Amino acid sequence: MSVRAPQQFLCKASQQRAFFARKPVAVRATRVASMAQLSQDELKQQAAWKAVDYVKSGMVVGLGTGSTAAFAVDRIGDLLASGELKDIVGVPTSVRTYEQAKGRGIPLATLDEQPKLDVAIDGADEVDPNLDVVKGRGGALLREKMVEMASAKFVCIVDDSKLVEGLGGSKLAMPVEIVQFCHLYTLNRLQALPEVAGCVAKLRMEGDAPYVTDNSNYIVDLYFDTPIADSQAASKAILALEGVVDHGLFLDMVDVCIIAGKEGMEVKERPAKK
Ligand SMILES: O=C[C@H](O)[C@H](O)[C@H](O)COP(=O)(O)O
Repeated sequence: MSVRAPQQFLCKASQQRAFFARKPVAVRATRVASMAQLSQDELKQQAAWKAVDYVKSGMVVGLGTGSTAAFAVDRIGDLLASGELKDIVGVPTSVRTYEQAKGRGIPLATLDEQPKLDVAIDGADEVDPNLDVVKGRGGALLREKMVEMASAKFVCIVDDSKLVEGLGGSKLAMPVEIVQFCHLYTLNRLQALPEVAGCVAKLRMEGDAPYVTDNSNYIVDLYFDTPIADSQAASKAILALEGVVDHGLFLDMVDVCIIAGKEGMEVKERPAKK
């Protein structure tokens, strides 16, 4: 996908500046001096609250999963309760988010009932300079991908610890959701794929038993020493394995990424698809 030249650079955070300078994607930035004092959780909250500005009364909204998205769900609940937002329908991306949103009084629907969403707000585990992201360390990747693909706009919210030069670069897990049937067979085939050469595949565990997703599947986490060389090729190769349901590479999906760091907040936008 072609990307537009940077329009404004106002934030001085060196890590963020280096990140944005490498790839030509439109950036709006605000320097908020007081953010220097904020904890990581408070930075997540700042990003989440900013994302909720994209939510207008009457919208159908995808509700993400994870510690960052949870701040957005709470905020939407608060704005509904105060009457600042009206007639919102939320589509949750996990059982956890369903429970949280229900508890906050947000009217909910499924994709069966609301197949077209106006906006989805969700966190990410890694964000690269092209706004491609890794998601699913919380195990919700399949429902997240379904809901976010159905949304006219996907707003991704992170603190700046999630920025990487290339996907897989954090050395933390890149999750793949697989069926339970012969899961070791699928795990071994994943690890042997040339497109993810060198990765180590591990079945995600919860105590002594395999972790089970909301969809009754297992997760295999892929660990990389160096970033994935070609994430599009990796995506295709992983999806081609019969036992694979989906993976945590969310490529060409994020429309807006809100990044909160101690030296400010940045809003990075992917130009609209033609
Ligand atoms: O399955 C989990 C989701 O993809 C989360 O959005 C992702 O793991 C980020 O979570 P957090 O905001 O807690 O870092």
